[in-house]
Amino acid sequence: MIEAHGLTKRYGPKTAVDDITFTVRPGIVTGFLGPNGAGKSTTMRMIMGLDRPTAGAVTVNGLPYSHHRSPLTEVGALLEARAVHPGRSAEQHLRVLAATHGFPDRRVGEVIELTGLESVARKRVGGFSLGMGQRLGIASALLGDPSTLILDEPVNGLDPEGVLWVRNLARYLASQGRTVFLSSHLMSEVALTADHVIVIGKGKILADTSVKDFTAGASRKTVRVSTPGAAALAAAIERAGGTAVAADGEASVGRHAADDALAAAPAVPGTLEVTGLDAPTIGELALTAGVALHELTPVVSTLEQAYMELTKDSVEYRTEDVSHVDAATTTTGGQR
Ligand SMILES: Nc1ncnc2c1ncn2[C@@H]1O[C@H](COP(=O)(O)OP(=O)(O)OP(=O)(O)O)[C@@H](O)[C@H]1O
Repeated sequence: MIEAHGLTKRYGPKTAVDDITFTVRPGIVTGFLGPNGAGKSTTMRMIMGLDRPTAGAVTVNGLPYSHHRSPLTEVGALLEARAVHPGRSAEQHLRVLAATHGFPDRRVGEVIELTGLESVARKRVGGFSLGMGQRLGIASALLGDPSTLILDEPVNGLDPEGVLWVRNLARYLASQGRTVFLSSHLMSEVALTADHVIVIGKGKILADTSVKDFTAGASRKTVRVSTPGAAALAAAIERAGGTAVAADGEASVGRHAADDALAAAPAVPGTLEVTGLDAPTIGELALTAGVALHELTPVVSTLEQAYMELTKDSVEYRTEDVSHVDAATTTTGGQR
């Protein structure tokens, strides 16, 4: 169990983590999600006692990390690539770690088996692929048989097989009753691995919810409607309790705009994004209003789009990639 209360970290004028309070429970996988620079690594470092909070506190199994007499039996972490002597074999590396911390030697064999490192355990770590290095990092984290695991971007750079392996291992460890807290910047990955998700942006918590609820909220449906009588249809939609917004995102065709436009030009052509009404209802409204329909398409926004929408104001460095910017600024233009 990880409990943070009012956790804050400032680096000079920069507030990396801004007064966050959350609980990471045992027996489930909790995803920690946020764009680059959101504060995930800083939070994880504070949990591990590697960074001192400017304010607030965080405990693991009831105590700050540094107050545990044997912290590695409480919490194991995979943070950024750790220093491993490249000339040592994986097995030697784990043996040294085990000896340093007083863990039984047999645990080395157990974690090698658990992380699928048997075939390379005697090879020099210096020649390891990223995936093997990641497995070794996880083996090291598991050495103390900790009840809490913190994995910072564990699937970064892994091939599909490695990603699947991390996913299954995280779920297996949680099924044993452990607390598993893993960070990612990919909502789709977290949705497949985690039961619960905490979303952070610019150091603040934006969502703390079950993946199931996040997914249900994400599949908010809109209907795309193209019509030569956009203003008239928008007015009818608003009267029926729906919301119509111009699909180009430039002009809102809300109630008043629609009424004004309707008075001025009842046959304004355009495309609307409609929420709150389903496609058949919109079709019937169009019929009653005497407006032709050129397109009537139900649109479901993806999980990734819902996440982008949630974090769009928290993205620290925007890329020039136009498709990325589009995706980050529109939710209603979902996939068909
Ligand atoms: N030692 C430091 N000194 C100054 N600023 C820092 C330091 N560490 C982190 N920051 C800043 O704090 C903010 C949060 O950084 P952090 O690394 O925790 O984010 P993150 O969510 O882990 O992002 P990423 O996915 O890019 O690692 C960023 O703006 C970062 O530049």
